This record gives sequence, C-alpha cells and structure tokens, in this order.
Amino acid sequence: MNSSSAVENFPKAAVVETRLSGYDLLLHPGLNKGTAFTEEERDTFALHGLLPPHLGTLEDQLERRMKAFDNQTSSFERYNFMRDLQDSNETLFYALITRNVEKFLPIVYTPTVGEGCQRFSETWLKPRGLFISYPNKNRINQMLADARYDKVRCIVVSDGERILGLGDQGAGGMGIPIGKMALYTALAGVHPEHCLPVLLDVGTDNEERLKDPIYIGWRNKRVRGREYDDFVEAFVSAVKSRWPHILLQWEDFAGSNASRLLERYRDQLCTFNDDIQGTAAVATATVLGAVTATGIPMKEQRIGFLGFGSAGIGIANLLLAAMKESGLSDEEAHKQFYAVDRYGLILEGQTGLRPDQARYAKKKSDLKEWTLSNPEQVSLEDVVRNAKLTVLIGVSSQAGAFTEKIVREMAKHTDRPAIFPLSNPTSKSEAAPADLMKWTNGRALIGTGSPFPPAMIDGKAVEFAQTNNSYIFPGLALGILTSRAKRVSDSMIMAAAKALAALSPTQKNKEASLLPPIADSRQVGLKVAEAVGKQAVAEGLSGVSNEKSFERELREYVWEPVYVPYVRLGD
Ligand SMILES: O=C([O-])CC(=O)C(=O)O
Ligand SMILES: [Mg+2]
Repeated sequence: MNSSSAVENFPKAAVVETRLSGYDLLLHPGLNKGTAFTEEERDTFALHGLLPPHLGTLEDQLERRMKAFDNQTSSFERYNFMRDLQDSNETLFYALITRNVEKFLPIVYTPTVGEGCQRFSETWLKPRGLFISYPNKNRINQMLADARYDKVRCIVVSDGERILGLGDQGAGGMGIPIGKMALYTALAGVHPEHCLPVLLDVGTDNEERLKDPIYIGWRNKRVRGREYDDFVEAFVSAVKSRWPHILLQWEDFAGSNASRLLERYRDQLCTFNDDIQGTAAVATATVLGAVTATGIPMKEQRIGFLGFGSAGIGIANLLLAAMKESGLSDEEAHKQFYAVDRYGLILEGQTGLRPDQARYAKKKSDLKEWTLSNPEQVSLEDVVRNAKLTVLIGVSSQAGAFTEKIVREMAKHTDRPAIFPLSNPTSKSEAAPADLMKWTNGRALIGTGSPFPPAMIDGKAVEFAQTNNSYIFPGLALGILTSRAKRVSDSMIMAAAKALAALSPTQKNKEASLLPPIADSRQVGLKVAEAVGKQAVAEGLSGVSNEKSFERELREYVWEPVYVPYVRLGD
C-alpha cells in the first residue's frame, strides 16, 4: 500500500509534564513506563525501590509481554491479559497491538471481546470509563465534572442491549466501548486521554445476568419508554454542556433505539452510530470491491439482505446512494434491493414495518413471474432463485443461515457470487467462508464480520475480507476530530466508504481479497480520516479554515505509543 502523507509525518515526540510521583505515577496507566523510567526520572519522581533495578526499554518490555501473552492458554485469558496491561501501561499496550495488529485485534476486539462482555463481572477490577447507571440519573453532571476528563474529546457509548449478535449483556456491555476506543488509538492514533468509554446502565432483561450472584450491573429490568428517553436526554445534554465539541459514537443499541436516537441527535451534536453508519460504510466499500472484481456495474447488482434491522437498513441506504451515483433514479435503485427479515421477504402492507424498512418493501405484483414455495412467506431461498441475486448480505445473527442449498442456488445464476456473512461474533456468522468456497467451487467473493483464517483452495491460501466497521470508525473519528467537524453528514460516511474501496486489493488484482489486510489497518485509518476531514471541509461542516489547515492538524495530531521524557511540575 502507498503510505499517505499523513503516515510519513508522525508528530515529533513531546515532553510530558506531570505533578505525580512515586506510587501515583506508577499507578497511572497513561503515564506508567514501568522499568523504562530512566535513572534520572527515578531520581526526579521518587521511584527508586518501587521499580526493580533493571533499566529497560520499550523494546525489551515488548519482548517480555509477548512471551507472557503467548503463555496464556485461552482467548479469554489473552483478553484479560490485555485488559490488565491496558489498565497498567497504555503505551506498552498500544505498542504491542500496533506491532502485530493481526494477532491482537481478535483478542482486544471481535470476536473475543464478546466473551469479555458475557463474563465481564468475573473480571472487572479497575476503573476505566464511566458507568452511568439509572439510579445515578441526577448525578450525571457531577460524574462528568471530574478534572480527569478535562481533555476528553470523544465518547463511545452503549446501553449494552445488543452486544454484537449476543444480545443483552447489561453492564457487561462496557467491554464494547472499551474495545472500540482501544481501536481509536491503536488504528487511528487518537490520544488515549481524549477517549471516554461510557456504559449507560438502564438494567438488563437478560435473566441469566439478573440471577447471577456476581453480576456487577444494576440488578433491575431494563428501563424503557419515556423514562429511558429522559435518561438518554439527561446524558446527552450533560455531555454537551461539559464538552460542547464532543464526538459521540453510539454502539450496540438495540434496533429501534439505535436509529431513533441517531435521528434525534444527529443535528444536535457531532455524532454517528457505528452499527448503522460504520457498518454501512465498510459493507459498501466491500461491495464496491466486488464490483471491481466482477466487472458487473453497480447499477446491475441485485442485492439481498438477510436481517433488516438498523444495520441492514443502514447498509441498504448507503448502497442505494451508490446506485444512484451510478445513474439510477431513486425508484430504479430501490428495485435492486431485496430485504428478507424474520417473516420472509418484506412485502408492502406487512404490519409492524418501520418507515425505513417499508421503503424497501416489494409489491406482490413485483413477484408475478416468481415461482414460490410459499407465497405467504417468501423465503431467502425463493428470493435468491427468482431475483438472481449477485450480492447476499447477512446481518441476521442467525448462525448458518446461508445454507449449502441457498449458496449453490446463488452460484447457478452468477459467476462470482458476493456473499457477506457479517454477523458477529464468529459463533453467529451466517456461514463459514471455507464452506462458501466449497459450495461455489471457489468462485465466491467473501466478506465476513468476524475474522476467519485463510482457506486452502487448490493449494493456495485465500484470504477473506473482514467486513468489520473497524476499517471505518477509527479513521472516521480521527477525521472528525482533526477537521473539528461540527456534524457527521451522510457524505462524510460515503467519503469513508470510498476511501476504503480505493484501497481494495481488487483494484490491482481481481482475484485478491476485497479489502486490504488487517495488518494495514493503521494506514487505512489515516486514509479514511483524510477523506472524511476533506469532505467535512468541503461541506462547510469543519471548524478549520481550509483543507491545508486540516491536513496540518491531522499530521500533528496522531499519537504514537512511544515513551517520551517526563518533567516534574512544581506542587
Ligand atoms: O464490533 C464489531 O465487531 C462490529 C460491530 O459493531 C457489531 O457487530 O456490533
Ligand atoms: Mg457494534
């Protein structure tokens, strides 16, 4: 991959000034350097005796941590090991991840973070982020006021109700904002001090958690309706008054809340929903990669969805915009989409449809020529056969829903079926990529939500695109922060998608993976940030005066995990 101008010009190391010394300094995860404190710093900060005598370097600490990591025996142990390191020494934590993104991402993030949320109560030990629980609803301002949060510029917030495809995890959902913000820093160089993970604890409807004697959340059924809305409103308004320019990312809210809250707040502050917009951008980039690989123009792609909640709708809306850019009218573009949800193909007149789902409903008359096994409930298999889908997207959390029969049927009608089982974690994937390759004789173009190992096809290792919003949200956040954007527009999301699509290896080789390797995620983050910031400037949504100032801010901002010298501030 070409390195970008932003990558070449990482900022010069700065000196850190601190009042802390002794234990307090070593217990501060943002400042602790462990054995890498120099002899002089040990004098200045009263560290002799608290540290073993060895004068270390980041490099030998990395070697030691890597060894210790490799001695862990399960993914869950590895997750806890990394969480513990993050809470002890952030520089070392991020240095370790950035040295080998492919190795550490599946631990600190999807899929292992899913188990981290399910078993959060077993492991919670140290403060990180803020739990804002319903009984504390009148104390939100007070909780945010702590001087420790003065430098906060971005928040990832969840209410824990739809954690990946694992459903309601209550307060354990905190693992997700923590994991997402770890990627802000690891993949886009956002300063850890600028990040605040937040969990809104409004209770849980997960009976297992409620009955679990060690559950650490608020032991109550979920607060809903008016009370829920008022609580979220109290949170958002407290956040706005504490940090007027904050970036607020919504994560893993359940279906209708996700889109409702986004609509309510997107014109009030700088905010986006990662499951709707981040997932839409990465899916669109992957489809654009498939367009390049197949040579079938966007406007001729026939796209089916299994699962049509907030994520499915978000993806469809962005792909629809891409279809319209390729020359179709709104009506023509809608015809290219087939949305299958719980009750089969979404049809006009179906009860309980949300307006944004109804826009994609088919008329019964559209299906006149179709042969159907059950006209009352049109199955995915019927859709694949009759509509001759070229792209199939799964956001259903139904493991194995892309069956051999469905996939073989799809492969009859198109040379290179593009199949994207996007549900997370791995246990919820609609299909395993090795099976998809087998059932299509190696013709499928594949994108998965969770990481999967490469498959051996005709003696060659084939890599699968990880169509995860981790390619988007870190760079999106960096672009927003450094362009000082006031709002997040649909065009900024589209700019992110196109920046990623431009990096698709299919640009050079039609047989290659649809997305760049995970190992390149940090360069991708910077490219996405550049595109997003430029779009914000072009739309007049940015707080910097022009593109040049934005580029300078981007270059100067990016944080790198290296140790810098410390200077003691007077008391
Ligand atoms: O966290 C991930 O891996 C992607 C995502 O947003 C989700 O599945 O909710
Ligand atoms: Mg999510």
